[in-house]
Amino acid sequence: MKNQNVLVSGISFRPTVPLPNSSLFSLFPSISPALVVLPKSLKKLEFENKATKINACWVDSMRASSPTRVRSAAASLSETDEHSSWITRHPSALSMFHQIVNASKGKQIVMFLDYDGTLSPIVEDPDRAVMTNEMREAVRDAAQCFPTAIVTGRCYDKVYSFVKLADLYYAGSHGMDIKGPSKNQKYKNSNKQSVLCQPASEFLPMIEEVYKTLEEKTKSIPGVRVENNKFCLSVHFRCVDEKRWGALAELVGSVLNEYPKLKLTQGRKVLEIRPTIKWDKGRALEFLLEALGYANSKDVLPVYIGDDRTDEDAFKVLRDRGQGFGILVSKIPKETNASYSLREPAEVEDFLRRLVEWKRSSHRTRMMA
Ligand SMILES: O=P(O)(O)OC[C@H]1O[C@H](O[C@H]2O[C@H](CO)[C@@H](O)[C@H](O)[C@H]2O)[C@H](O)[C@@H](O)[C@@H]1O
Repeated sequence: MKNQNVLVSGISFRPTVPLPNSSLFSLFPSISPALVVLPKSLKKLEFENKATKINACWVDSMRASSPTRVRSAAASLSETDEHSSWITRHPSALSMFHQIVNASKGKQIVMFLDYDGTLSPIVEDPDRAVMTNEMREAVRDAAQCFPTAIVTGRCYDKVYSFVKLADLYYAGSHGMDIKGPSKNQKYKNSNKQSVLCQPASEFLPMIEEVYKTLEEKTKSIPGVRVENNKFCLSVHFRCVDEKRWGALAELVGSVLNEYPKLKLTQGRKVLEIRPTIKWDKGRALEFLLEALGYANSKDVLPVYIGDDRTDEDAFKVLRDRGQGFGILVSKIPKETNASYSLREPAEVEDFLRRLVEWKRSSHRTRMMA
């Protein structure tokens, strides 16, 4: 691949590194190599090489909420005091709306939205976590005003089937499958978007193998659901009797012992199995900012809204860059790198609607001046 600029979804990229292997093209013969571009940050892509050890701590961690619930050191602090102290540190993004939009003056807002627990409420059956038409409308309107990306642990196909909006960017499989709007008229309004980055493509056969093994082995534990998210897997224990969580953690650990290139992380009542590459939602956010031309720009205000431990990687990137805001969706105090909070998806919808109204009215004011 030559080091020349290529145009993908209206964005100009300069490929900086050759692709790590050609398997991507054998797996996706329809993808032109010119459309698959790796970010500068991929040059540094490394393996963590961490063996997954399952022990009693995992079960404690499975009991904790995600991200971890804040427990006050001062035993005397009541839950109400604890909550108000947390809200002082992470105020509602709705009550701080004016401060947020003031901070965006002269800057391009870029929206990053997690899916489960952020755009759709948490439900027992992962296949039923649909989003309301009202939320879809709010996201569609936001995407008309600002570049908008969905960043999720779900696989691309699944999340697209829920969101159904072609003009967005999607970072599925915890950011390991990034796609953007297709320029090809034929594919407009379809899920045939352009592939922008797939840093874990070589893991596809391994993930498929582990999926089959886990499906078979977990049959003995009622309520377990193994979800294939293409570049990663989710082992759901929301419907498993708590007494069997230890056995499940052990079983998953024993399978993963055979795969040192995979690691285990945790979300909301779910064990997540992922390649050990240093890639997460934070790296996906950086990739998308770079792809949109804002890698070193001071004129951008990224806003990331998410509810889960895996979203913390993105909140931390924003905090470290000193740029933009993370907004945690949670009703209870949790340890977080986010600056602000929202209580539930309904508040996320309100926040998006207010942003759109503000953007449209400031546009009208400019036109009239
Ligand atoms: O990154 P996200 O968009 O938040 O996706 C994370 C995981 O979300 C889904 O699981 C969660 O939501 C389910 C439906 O509400 C719920 O049943 C489950 O307990 C939650 O963990 C999804 O099913 C997973 O694949 C994602 O990794």
